[in-house]
Amino acid sequence: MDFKPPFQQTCKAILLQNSTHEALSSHDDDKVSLVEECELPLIDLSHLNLGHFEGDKCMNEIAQAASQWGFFQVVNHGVSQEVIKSMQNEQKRLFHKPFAEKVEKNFLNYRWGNPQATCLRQFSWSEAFHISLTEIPTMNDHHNSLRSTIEAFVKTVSGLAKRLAEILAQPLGVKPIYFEENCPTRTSYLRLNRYAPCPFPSQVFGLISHTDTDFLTIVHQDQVGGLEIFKDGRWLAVKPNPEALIVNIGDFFEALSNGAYKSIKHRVVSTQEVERLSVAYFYCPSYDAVVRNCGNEPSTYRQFTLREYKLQTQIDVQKTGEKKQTLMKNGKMRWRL
Ligand SMILES: C=C1C[C@]23C[C@@]1(O)CC[C@H]2[C@@]12CC[C@H](O)[C@@](C)(C(=O)O1)[C@H]2[C@@H]3C(=O)O
Ligand SMILES: O=C(O)CCC(=O)C(=O)O
Ligand SMILES: [Fe+2]
Repeated sequence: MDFKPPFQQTCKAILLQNSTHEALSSHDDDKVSLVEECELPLIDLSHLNLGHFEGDKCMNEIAQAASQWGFFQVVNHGVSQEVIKSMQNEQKRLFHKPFAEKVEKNFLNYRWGNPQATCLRQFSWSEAFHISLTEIPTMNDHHNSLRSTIEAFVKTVSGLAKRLAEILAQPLGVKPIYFEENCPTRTSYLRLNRYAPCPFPSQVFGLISHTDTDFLTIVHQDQVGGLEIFKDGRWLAVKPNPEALIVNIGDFFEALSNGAYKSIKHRVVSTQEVERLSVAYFYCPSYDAVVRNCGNEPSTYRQFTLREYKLQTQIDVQKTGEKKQTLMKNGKMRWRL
């Protein structure tokens, strides 16, 4: 039984529907072109434990990277290579289940492509399990090894997310207890991504350009590469480092910091030859926690809750095929004032 989603048939159907529009499209995010490679700022987290001087220096580096890049990579993060390897094995096992089974059981919130895509630039040649952490304890005994791998990964990564969020919040004057109060572990998400080899990688993305709906995201990407970030008006390819975890600022930290930290657009390009695996941990508040800037300067962001934000995002994706980080530009609920 085939495990592959019908990516190719879906792309053909989309192309047949609107060939003229596609040919004329000149949007910035449409173009898959050769881009320069960059190394993300590298932060050695072991320095946090080397006493005041080294610790403060390390915290400053983290805040600097969040302001200037919105992305950085960390080593000595506490997730062992063994846990990463077993996560990759579990991902392969899960994704290689028959497609019909993945869809019908809607096991662990399975998603593929983008049902709302009306043109190729809105289509993502990838599949994912978008797992709410509330689901983990309810997983049945069939999935014992998957469950224990997820638990091991989440245990370390959730502590890391909280620690990084607290470090980033310190210079903003956010009260130290904010994340303890508003982000219990169960409100975060784990997304297991698989990017299948794509026969026409120059025409369709693995994951279309987006920003993340959370405070921050912690990603492990394998050695294949393909993640690109939009920095200073151009796309840059992130050099893979399988030893490191990638951290990026999400929309909520941008709002909380009144724009000091940047939630920047990123995307994944497809490859023709091999599959690519990644795992992303989305550090989210509970649904009704209020996200607002807490500093003294006048805020350029409106306060909102995750519930409002998700609702608006869903409406945007349904209407336009894409997440508009821009509830802000012209929507009713602009979060950037
Ligand atoms: C089609 C889409 C689903 C998505 C929003 C998007 O327009 C493009 C990226 C997707 C993504 C990836 C990161 C997060 O998992 C997510 C919640 C987000 O903010 O952007 C998802 C969106 C989703 O799955 O709804
Ligand atoms: O696969 C990656 O490297 C990034 C995935 C991503 O951006 C996401 O899941 O939000
Ligand atoms: Fe993302």
